[in-house]
Amino acid sequence: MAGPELQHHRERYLEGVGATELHTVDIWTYGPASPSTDLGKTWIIFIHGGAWRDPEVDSMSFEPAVTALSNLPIRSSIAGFVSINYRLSPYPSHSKYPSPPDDPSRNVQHPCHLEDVGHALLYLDGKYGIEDRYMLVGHSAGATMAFGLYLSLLPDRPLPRPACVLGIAGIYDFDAFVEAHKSIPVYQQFMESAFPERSAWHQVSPSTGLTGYDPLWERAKIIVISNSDEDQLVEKEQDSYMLKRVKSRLDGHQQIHSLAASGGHNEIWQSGHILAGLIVQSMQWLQSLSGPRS
Ligand SMILES: N[C@@H](CC(=O)c1ccccc1NC=O)C(=O)O
Repeated sequence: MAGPELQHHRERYLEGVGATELHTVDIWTYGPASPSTDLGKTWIIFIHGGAWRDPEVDSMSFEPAVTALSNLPIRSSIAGFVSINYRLSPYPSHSKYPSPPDDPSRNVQHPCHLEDVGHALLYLDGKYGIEDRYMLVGHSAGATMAFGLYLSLLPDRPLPRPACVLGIAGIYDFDAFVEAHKSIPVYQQFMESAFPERSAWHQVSPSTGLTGYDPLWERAKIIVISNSDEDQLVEKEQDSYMLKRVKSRLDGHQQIHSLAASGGHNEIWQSGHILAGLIVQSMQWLQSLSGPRS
């Protein structure tokens, strides 16, 4: 595909006391980006998975999809790509990189992951003006976060509203998730590592909780919930829970889509083209809503 080369760099979205090496965003653009040069284009913003704790799944898990998208015609509608790092929960049993107890970037619990993503969105809005023109994409635990963010999460100012939210292989009902996999203790372990207060699971699960909040997805014009029949790690019932919730809250200005993905749980992002395909389809829904530009 002809056109300017994609450029990649990393920025810190938090500085000073409390900032860690995981308070970063990876950004891919075609030349310098600014709110004035990319008007009318959409930012694609990715939240990675990894069960809130896996050090080997990070912002760069979006790179294969970014490469795939940059070779497709849709690239002319995209302002840039962002992938957000956030602090992780403890993982002392990891075979290669166990979390040291004194590492501030690997010893947090809910709501720190979500707050980090919120800070990243505020930072990006301040620098690039993403409000109402970004697609928030999350995979697995990242999809949980995409559907768990709400406008007043941070005291600073409201989080920017997305144009579209795309959740892939998300965990939306924590109790049902752990129950469905109760023969595999690791599910309970990683859920409790990130959300130690089990009595609060109902309240913090995106499909059952957050009542009285103003979730970001309720402000999106297009809401897409996606899973793959070949996913061996997250059961597809999770999608039905979230779909049911979304349908119960829709107003006339929103569209909800259930989108089939292919491939295994991690193959979706590892392959690049599967995740890219889901983003292209979601972009098409978004574009058909706004109609042809004059
Ligand atoms: N690689 C992760 C596991 C993981 O990511 C995962 C496992 C089962 C169901 C969902 C998962 N990830 C969701 O973000 C770990 O080692 O804990």
